[in-house]
Amino acid sequence: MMTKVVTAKEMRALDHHTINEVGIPALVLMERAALAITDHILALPKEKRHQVVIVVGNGNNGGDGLAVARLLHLAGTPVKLLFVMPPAQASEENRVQQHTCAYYQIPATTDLATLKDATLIVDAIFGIGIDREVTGHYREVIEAINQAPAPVVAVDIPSGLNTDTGEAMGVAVKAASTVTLAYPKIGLTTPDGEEFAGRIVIADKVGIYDI
Ligand SMILES: NC(=O)C1=CN([C@@H]2O[C@H](COP(=O)(O)OP(=O)(O)OC[C@H]3O[C@@H](n4cnc5c(N)ncnc54)[C@H](O)[C@@H]3O)[C@@H](O)[C@H]2O)[C@@H](O)CC1
Ligand SMILES: [K+]
Repeated sequence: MMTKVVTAKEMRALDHHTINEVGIPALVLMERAALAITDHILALPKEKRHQVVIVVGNGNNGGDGLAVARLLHLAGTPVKLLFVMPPAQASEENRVQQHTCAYYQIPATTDLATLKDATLIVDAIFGIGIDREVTGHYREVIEAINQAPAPVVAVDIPSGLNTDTGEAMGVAVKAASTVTLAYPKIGLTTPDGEEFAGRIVIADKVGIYDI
């Protein structure tokens, strides 16, 4: 059977339906996404998990990353948060996840130098919400991730990749693997997208999609 692939617009419509019509809260979907990403990371060789650095954006992709940080921390994995921007003006779900990370005193920084200490980097900057070229500090952060020696696990789609075309929007994260949520995004199936995404893992239990 061919796996269904979706555009950003289709994925947003599915999420909207699940949250608003079916009534499954966004935080439940986020937790299911985070559980799948955490399982993927915990199945990697132990030496990759000596120091996980999770790079966190201000939207729900960042919220997924923060939830993964909590789950890894509770599983005994050393984890640090690297906030791209000071963690203000974040989405509602992102703020909830920030609170739980603060409760567990998970170390956090905005200093890019922390990427050098990582044995694994989790890219949770942008997901399907990317809608313009990557510039300024975001660009610097993505370049620093790509220069760091550690392999990268991307959440949903490598940050900077256009969800629909698979082209870099100025710059994009080069991942070793990508855990894509619910359905593969169409951009991941293009030659450019495949190159940035690395191994694609489909987290197919994130939502209950009946349409
Ligand atoms: N909606 C849902 O139900 C679910 C969403 N999930 C996650 O949520 C993600 C989508 O979250 P969001 O819609 O919050 O968006 P993102 O987290 O992808 O993006 C964050 C924000 O970045 C801003 N942005 C876009 N392009 C930019 C650029 N070039 N430079 C600077 N800022 C830029 C946008 O304004 C956007 O609000 C998915 O990819 C997935 O990871 C998961 O939690 C599962 C459930
Ligand atoms: K990402």
